[in-house]
Amino acid sequence: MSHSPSLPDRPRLELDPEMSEAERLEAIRQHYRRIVHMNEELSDRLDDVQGRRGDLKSEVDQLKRENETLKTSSLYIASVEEITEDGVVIKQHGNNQEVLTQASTRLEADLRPGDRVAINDSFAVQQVLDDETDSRAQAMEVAESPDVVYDDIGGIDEQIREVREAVEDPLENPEQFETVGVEPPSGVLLHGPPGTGKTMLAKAVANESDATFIKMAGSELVRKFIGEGSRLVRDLFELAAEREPAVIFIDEIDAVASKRTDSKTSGDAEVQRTMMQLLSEMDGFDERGEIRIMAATNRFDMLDEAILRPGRFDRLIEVPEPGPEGRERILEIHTQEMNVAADVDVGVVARELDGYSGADIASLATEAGMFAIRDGRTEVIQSDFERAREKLQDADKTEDRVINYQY
Ligand SMILES: Nc1ncnc2c1ncn2[C@@H]1O[C@H](COP(=O)(O)OP(=O)(O)OP(=O)(O)O)[C@@H](O)[C@H]1O
Repeated sequence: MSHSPSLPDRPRLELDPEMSEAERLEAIRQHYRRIVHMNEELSDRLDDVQGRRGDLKSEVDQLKRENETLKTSSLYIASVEEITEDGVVIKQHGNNQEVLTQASTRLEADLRPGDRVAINDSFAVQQVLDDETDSRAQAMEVAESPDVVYDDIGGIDEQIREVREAVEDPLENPEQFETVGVEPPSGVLLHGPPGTGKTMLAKAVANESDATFIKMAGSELVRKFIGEGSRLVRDLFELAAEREPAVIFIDEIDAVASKRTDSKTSGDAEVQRTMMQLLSEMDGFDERGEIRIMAATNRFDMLDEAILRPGRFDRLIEVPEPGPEGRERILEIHTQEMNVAADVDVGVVARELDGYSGADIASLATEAGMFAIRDGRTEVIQSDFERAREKLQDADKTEDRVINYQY
């Protein structure tokens, strides 16, 4: 905000002892006139400022009201069809109803036909939204062939075997399932603490079965606007159908599939709708051909039973924190490309890493390398790992506790 211009200097009365009586009187008169003049000037300025204050206050009130409406009411999505002298013609998504409505003067100047907007119950335009394709592109990660292979994943061989059986085999040998007369599992749910390799597992299975990997984070499905979450779910399955064979991976599925809460807020209802859409997509899944669906959560206890029924996520695979051997293997994987001194014993390092996840071990290896670089060495030595461990322990102490507690 700009500051008001500085105040004029206060006039000074300068009386010289040499002055005659008449001269003094004249000086005082002049001084009086200057003060009166200044008083008028300041009072004009005060009026101005008060006027501006009034304007700003009504703008603040207006914004507060708009903010309130945005916060309290459900919003719907529509597209701007036309901007006419009588108002804005919009078409509501979902029912394709065309409505002539108004936008606040603040928004109207920015509106263009084709824009996506949020409207309230009475169709008034509340907000201009980002381009739809942008928001979809942001919500999904698509990889034709992700670069993870099973050998990159340590300590969870049994889980790899199960995932291959449930995802890779049905993609590669569908006939085998037909001949034997069994349905492959519909969806595979990986559950376990953060950073244990769940995403890697989904990427590796997509890679090894030459399938497109399509990832969506559950949190992305929890949108502010009615219908947006369900629409993203539809898009996700449509995209998979276009790109099949494909592996859909929904990370943090608990964001849309938590146990029903008692509260009846519109936000909860919207999350429920998104979940229903997901379930209905999964129920109509057989016709979809070569698409496998996987999901991951580290809040298994929170999940709604409905998503675990047969025909939905009916294969559960727990991905636990690695044990001592797993940790050693993971450390080997992450130090493979590093210039590690011949006398470093990875087993000894791994033994000290009780409670470390795969992701923690990956950071430990990087940190150890950083210590070598800081000391101007080209080889990573045993003590670098110890220093890295101390550093990570100090930094993560509180954070770790929170994460572990959640799971
Ligand atoms: N079992 C593992 N073997 C090798 N590296 C691992 C393993 N688990 C985790 N990592 C390392 O940690 C990173 C993160 O792992 P990933 O994203 O697969 O974990 P996640 O279980 O999906 O975690 P989150 O629940 O936080 O999404 C990987 O990129 C990898 O570097």
